[in-house]
Amino acid sequence: MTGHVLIVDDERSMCELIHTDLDKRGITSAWFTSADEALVALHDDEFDVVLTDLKMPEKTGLQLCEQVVANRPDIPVVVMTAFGSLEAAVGAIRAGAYDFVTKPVELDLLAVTLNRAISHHQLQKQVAKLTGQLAARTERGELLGESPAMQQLDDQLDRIADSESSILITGESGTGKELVARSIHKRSRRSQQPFVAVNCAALPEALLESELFGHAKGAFTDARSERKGLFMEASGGTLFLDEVGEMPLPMQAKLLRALEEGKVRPVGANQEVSFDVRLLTATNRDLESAVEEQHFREDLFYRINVIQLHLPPLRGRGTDVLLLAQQFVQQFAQRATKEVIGLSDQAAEKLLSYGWPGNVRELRNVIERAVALTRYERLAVDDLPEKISDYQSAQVYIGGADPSELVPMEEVERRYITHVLHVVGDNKTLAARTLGLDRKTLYRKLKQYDIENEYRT
Ligand SMILES: Nc1ncnc2c1ncn2[C@@H]1O[C@H](COP(=O)(O)OP(=O)(O)OP(=O)(O)O)[C@@H](O)[C@H]1O
Repeated sequence: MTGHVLIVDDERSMCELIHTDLDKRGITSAWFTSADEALVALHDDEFDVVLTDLKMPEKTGLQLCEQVVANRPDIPVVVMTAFGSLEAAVGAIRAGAYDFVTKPVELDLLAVTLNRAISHHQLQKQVAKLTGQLAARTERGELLGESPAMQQLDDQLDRIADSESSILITGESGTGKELVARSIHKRSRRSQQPFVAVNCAALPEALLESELFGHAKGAFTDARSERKGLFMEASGGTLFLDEVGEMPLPMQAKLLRALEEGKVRPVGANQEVSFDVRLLTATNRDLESAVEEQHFREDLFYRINVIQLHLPPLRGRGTDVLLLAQQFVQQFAQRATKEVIGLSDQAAEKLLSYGWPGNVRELRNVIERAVALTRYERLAVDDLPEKISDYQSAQVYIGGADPSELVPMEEVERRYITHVLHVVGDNKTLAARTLGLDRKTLYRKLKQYDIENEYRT
């Protein structure tokens, strides 16, 4: 662990000894022979831990410890006491010291103690940062994320919230498409009116039509009374059609007609009724390919795709994984009235290296389970499912140190494209975007390297 230590001892040789030893262990330090000099340095520089002797001629280590605890409670203080003076050590701990070591100093033991203090401080810093970010979150609706991709999305949401254009939200399953739709509604002029969401994949075709457009009394056997459809229920507000890519073709035609005319005809009714809704749609399918394969109407695609918002997969959002995990820990700990405050460093590392095919939804489920299982204050690696605790991050193998294994550029490209396709679940649009290629170029390369056949077998 790297860290920066402030050493204080009136004996110069002691300072030098510790400084040199820490240096060998990859820990940087600055040393001073008086408490006052150390306090100035603490003000000017960023340290992870203060290591101080207790017995010093002017200001004592105990006084220094008290001052650090009062002014910089986030920085742990480790005190050095003479062997046998346990009372002094207890006094320092009472004054808020993090730990103590006895003199003569055992260097290995000192390094272990300092490393513990350093990781304590770094974790405290991270928690403080996350807590600050969580507070900022409420101002922006529920969408959490500090990564550049999410910040950019957030800006886009502000800009488009008030336009009346249809928006197609794309992204893998569990990336937060519904949350984005709700956020657009909340930020729009329609926010005081209803937000109505429907999952197009969850209903059979016949039901979907009456669900969306309503039905007249007696329109079919079960229709004992008239029913308003979701287009009418969302009147004045926003209608969100999730998994629009799963909508059967005949229903797509009816939807297109309704959107173009601004009117719906309830099933079994003679009259059309006008509606006023803003339409948001979402899909985790590659709709452009669906259009090419004639599973999705091209005209409807252009009608709903006036603005497209893409949600990046969780694995592309860097440390947002930890930010979200921290939020979910707090949420589930509170619900279960358990004293769980965060993640251990090792668990955090595992979460960062895992690929999250189920995205934020998967992370949420993993944390819910871990909070229920854990016996610790911070979630441990053991609390995570095996597929995550045993996960080795995927790599594209391009040869090792043996010259005969090295491959030509074209082969590297072929392997990398295959890898990207695999990671994004064969979604060509997403693969092209990830690779920084246009779709045509990607298709040309797939043909050139015969990847299509290989990948599909
Ligand atoms: N940025 C985020 N901040 C906080 N919570 C999030 C975020 N993104 C997603 N979630 C949470 O993750 C879960 C999945 O999100 P959501 O249902 O919006 O995903 P989706 O992309 O619509 O999924 P699907 O494609 O399966 O419909 C929800 O519980 C949601 O609250």
